[in-house]
Amino acid sequence: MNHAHLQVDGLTLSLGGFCLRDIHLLCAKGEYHVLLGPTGSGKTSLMRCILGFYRINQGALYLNGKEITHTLPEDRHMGYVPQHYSLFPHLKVEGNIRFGFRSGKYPSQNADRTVDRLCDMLQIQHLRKRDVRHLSGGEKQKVALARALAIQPDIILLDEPFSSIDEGAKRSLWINLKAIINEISITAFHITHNLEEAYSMGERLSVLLNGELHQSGPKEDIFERPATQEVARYLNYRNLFSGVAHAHPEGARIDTDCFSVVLSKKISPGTRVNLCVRQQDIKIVKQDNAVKPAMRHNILHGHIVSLFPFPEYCLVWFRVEGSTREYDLEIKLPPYLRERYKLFAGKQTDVAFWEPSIIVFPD
Ligand SMILES: Nc1ncnc2c1ncn2[C@@H]1O[C@H](COP(=O)(O)OP(=O)(O)OP(=O)(O)O)[C@@H](O)[C@H]1O
Repeated sequence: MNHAHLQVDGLTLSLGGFCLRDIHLLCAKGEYHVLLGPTGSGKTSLMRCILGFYRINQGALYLNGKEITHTLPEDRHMGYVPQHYSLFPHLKVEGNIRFGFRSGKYPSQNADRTVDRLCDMLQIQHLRKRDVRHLSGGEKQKVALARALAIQPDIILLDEPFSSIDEGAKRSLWINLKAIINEISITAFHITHNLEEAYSMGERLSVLLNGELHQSGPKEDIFERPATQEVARYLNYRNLFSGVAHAHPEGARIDTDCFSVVLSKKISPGTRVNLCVRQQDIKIVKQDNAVKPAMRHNILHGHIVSLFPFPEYCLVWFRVEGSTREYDLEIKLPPYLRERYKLFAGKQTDVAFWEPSIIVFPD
């Protein structure tokens, strides 16, 4: 048996014209897992399958090693915070939090103590008698969280929990929610389309694009080594190219339509290759400075087309010599380098990158 708390095994679901295809996903006990994907990629549909609201066409679901594919939603013992919270307007805050005990399916002998503890932890004691319709977005989120946690679920599922919160207030609420979930030591499965939110909150991430799960793993791996071109594009990677491999004594040379790069790994000549060069890893070569040996094969001549100085970084558009495009590479530099290297639009310069900054995708 594996150590997954939640396991999605080959899940397929057809919904009219949309389909979730052969989804495999593991979520370990106590882990904060974020499912990331753009609008319409199928995140809510997948969550609804896990909750048991949709009957899946193929595959299986396991919780704690026990199959739950055909278990009724109310018997899955999952806490759920829906998008926009769906609080019951006819009930006060207290009634909302206690709602789960009404079914009689969950032990209510300790209900008072549990509700009290959650209200303390979430700092909502003062709201208990309030009308839910008059709460702020952050307060509603806490009440929805208390309602989901009151039944002491095995896992909590959060559907875009910050979609109703002002942009400015989100960051501190990310920290608060993460701290609460950590304190309770519960497994969390959270869906969002917000990259910063995913990176701040998730320990492991899964990326869902157009009904297919492209990558699952520690968040650093996802953001630093996207597994597919589609994931790279979704994570706002630039400098994506396709090319053809050729024989090279060090490994392989890839010719794209505007430059060549050398990789140390062997790739059969003639293979089509998609690659990406990370923006922040492209170095401007300072005149008269020697290029590090690790970069000697990947030096490009050209000129700076435009510079965009932002507070945190300076963005450079670079055109490779002989290219007819507006620009070929987008480069992110620390802002101080603009002055130090005397960079300006039109300046002729070389750029260089070392191999680890080149990501090669399977075709
Ligand atoms: N019950 C349904 N019947 C038919 N199509 C559906 C149904 N539910 C969702 N869809 C379609 O499935 C696709 C995925 O929807 P879903 O809500 O799962 O995406 P999402 O990634 O959660 O998007 P968002 O971030 O906008 O909430 C959409 O094209 C949607 O219109």
